Amino acid sequence: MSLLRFRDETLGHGGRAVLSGVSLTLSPGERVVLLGRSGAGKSTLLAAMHDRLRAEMRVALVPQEHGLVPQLSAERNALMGRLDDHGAMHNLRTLIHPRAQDRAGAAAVLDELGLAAQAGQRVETLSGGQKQRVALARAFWRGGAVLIADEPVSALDETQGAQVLDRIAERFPTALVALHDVAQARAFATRIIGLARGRIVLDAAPGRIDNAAIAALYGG
Ligand SMILES: Nc1ncnc2c1ncn2[C@@H]1O[C@H](COP(=O)(O)OP(=O)(O)OP(=O)(O)O)[C@@H](O)[C@H]1O
Repeated sequence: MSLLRFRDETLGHGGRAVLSGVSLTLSPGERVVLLGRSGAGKSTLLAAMHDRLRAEMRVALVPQEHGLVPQLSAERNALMGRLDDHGAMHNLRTLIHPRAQDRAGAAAVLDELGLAAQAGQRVETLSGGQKQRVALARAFWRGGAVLIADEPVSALDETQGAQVLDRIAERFPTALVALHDVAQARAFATRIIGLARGRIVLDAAPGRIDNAAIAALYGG
């Protein structure tokens, strides 16, 4: 069974192609890392996969720019991960006066991400790495069959980043993640997809890709 299939597709924005000839099949249990230079099309491919998958299953998303509400606390932002499970009245109540069990759940994911002390703090007062972890907490609280995350550890130090990637692997059966750290990509991925020149130029298990092939994604 596959989760998703692209067959020779062209992906882009407003009629402008960014990636052409995209063919790939995603299976449950894969941890796919997208690598490529800035502008290679990683976000474009993640967005296309998100559009396709969300119609079929529960997907948690960590966008590159986080999409947080700066005036609200870390806790309220985390709680937003489940807003589309309910109607408008329930959501209003959740954001004004969350239920104890929701607060406890959000507190647990914030704690898991090292943000217990920041739960009540407005997101606009947090550091870049803390904001990034709030976006992850929102995705963790949401849960789902698949996580799609665009550079989810770019603002974290190496140790913290590796810990967060471990947590992602524990929490989500399948993950699609753009990263720029090749060592992190190798450690996390079951499959690496490399983008260059508007195409998928690499698609294999990390053990089958040598460093020169990865370096070539970033050269020239
Ligand atoms: N919303 C958009 N509308 C129009 N063009 C876009 C949009 N988003 C991205 N692009 C263009 O698509 C191309 C690929 O961008 P994309 O964000 O997918 O690359 P990326 O590999 O994720 O880059 P980065 O590592 O810098 O985030 C770029 O030329 C970019 O200008």
